[in-house]
Amino acid sequence: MTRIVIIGGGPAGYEAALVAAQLGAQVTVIEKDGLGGASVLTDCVPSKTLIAAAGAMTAVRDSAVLGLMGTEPDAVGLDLATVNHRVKNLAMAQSADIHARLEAEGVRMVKGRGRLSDDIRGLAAHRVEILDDDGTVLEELESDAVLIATGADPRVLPGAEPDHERILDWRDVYDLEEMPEHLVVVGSGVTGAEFASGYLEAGVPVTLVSSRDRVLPGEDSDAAEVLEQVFQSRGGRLERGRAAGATRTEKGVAVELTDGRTVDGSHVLMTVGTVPNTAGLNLEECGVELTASGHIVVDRVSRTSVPGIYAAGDVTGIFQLASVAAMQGRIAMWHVLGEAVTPIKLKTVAANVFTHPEIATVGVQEKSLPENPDVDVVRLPLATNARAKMSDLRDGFVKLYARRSTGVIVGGVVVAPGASELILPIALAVTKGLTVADMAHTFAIYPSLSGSITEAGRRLMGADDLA
Ligand SMILES: Cc1cc2nc3c(=O)[nH]c(=O)nc-3n(C[C@H](O)[C@H](O)[C@H](O)COP(=O)(O)OP(=O)(O)OC[C@H]3O[C@@H](n4cnc5c(N)ncnc54)[C@H](O)[C@@H]3O)c2cc1C
Ligand SMILES: NC(=O)c1ccc[n+]([C@@H]2O[C@H](COP(=O)([O-])OP(=O)(O)OC[C@H]3O[C@@H](n4cnc5c(N)ncnc54)[C@H](O)[C@@H]3O)[C@@H](O)[C@H]2O)c1
Repeated sequence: MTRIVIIGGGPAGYEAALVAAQLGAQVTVIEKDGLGGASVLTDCVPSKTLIAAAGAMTAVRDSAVLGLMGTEPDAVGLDLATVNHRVKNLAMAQSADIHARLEAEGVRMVKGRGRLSDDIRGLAAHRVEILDDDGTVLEELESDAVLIATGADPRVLPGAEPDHERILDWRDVYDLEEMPEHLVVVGSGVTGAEFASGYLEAGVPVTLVSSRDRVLPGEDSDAAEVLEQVFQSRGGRLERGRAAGATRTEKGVAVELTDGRTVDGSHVLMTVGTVPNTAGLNLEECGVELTASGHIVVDRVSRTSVPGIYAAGDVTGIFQLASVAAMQGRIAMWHVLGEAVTPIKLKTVAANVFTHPEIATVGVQEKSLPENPDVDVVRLPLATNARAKMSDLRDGFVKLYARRSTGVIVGGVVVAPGASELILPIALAVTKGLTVADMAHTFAIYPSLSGSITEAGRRLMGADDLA
């Protein structure tokens, strides 16, 4: 029986464990905090639960135009204690579900910190130690393959170290007893944009400190522009600048910018990126190659530079998404256990920014257009969609990219409430190589927001050289 040891029980680790157990391997998962990992306990699941509550509040407040009464700002509010209680309960329940599922599949789960302990390089089997919180070695395991799935932690900006009361990272916010009077969010990547949008929707005055020309530098520029407009029209403040530090003041916090200005608030939320959890794993001693940023180098089937040692998820720095982490973990196990395996295909990964409105993307995007001169694009504003008009949705659009020569759909962007659900037909088209004609001939419900996606297909049919 093949022995597999997995270090880290997040999506990369637990999804890998499920595959390995189903294929008959003897599987041990070592996890120091809780099954589900940071994804379930502190990052993805809690933030989306908070955002769901804040979004519900906005939906009510925005409904006066539809004829709803009782939508005045003073009449609608969020009870933070209830929200935080719900967030934590939901995370714990999901972690317990994952634990039960792994147990049912016969996976051994051990609480502790794992680290490689090979004393000789190049052997077929590997050794892994399990340590308790004090660093005492509890057990040593021998394994035919090891998966490193230890994730990433918030990056700390020197001079703005979290005190976890007023200077916060995103894992602290669920312990707040009162809504911040004025939240300063530093960093306008996906995490910063989501929290800035979420707290603003929850009724908190928010200033977003963005060191880039626009928020969400990695995303479609039209989408980022819509987001900035909506954020500012709802009273959010954008401050262009780079934070140099954050200090406690009598009234709250002061964020110092590198140009000498300061931004005051009651709390500051630092969202300046992540660092991979590679320290203390003995990776370099065992010959596992790391990138300059400290991520583990892997190929498309999750192999590291050492045979028998695999890595998956945020620790590899490849598309830091729960869905990608899980797929990298599964692929590693299929590879180890001799199943037919398709290397990960990043071109087909769909991603979503859970702001208001949401921004969902897949495949070719505007930044890769210079390398794709054969690609046509169409952009349909949501404001022209009948269903959007009925719900008074004005902000957002659907964008579709297709090859001019073949009509094959290669990418898309949806900016809309619920974009995370609407992107699926485009993701399916990109994955399966469907054409604009396939999209155009598909019946969409009338009236529906997805009608804009089939309409975009029809618009691009005219641009198709083969039409
Ligand atoms: C605020 C926020 C919101 C996000 N929202 C989304 C989203 O909506 N959708 C999405 O797809 N992605 C989202 N992400 C990204 C997603 O959370 C990560 O991509 C995902 O968690 C990666 O999974 P992982 O298994 O690699 O790592 P993790 O989920 O971080 O799990 C790693 C686990 O390893 C454990 N560990 C670390 N070192 C050791 C050790 N030595 N021994 C034992 N255990 C160890 C840790 O305790 C942790 O439990 C979000 C990220 C953030 C920060
Ligand atoms: N919905 C989702 O799927 C989701 C949600 C959150 C995070 N994530 C993923 O997690 C990963 C981490 O995201 P993130 O947003 O935490 O990190 P990030 O690295 O993507 O963004 C951090 C931002 O902070 C800025 N920054 C750095 N130092 C600064 C300073 N001193 N002052 C002001 N700004 C500064 C950077 O320019 C950057 O734009 C990403 O890969 C992201 O895709 C995904």
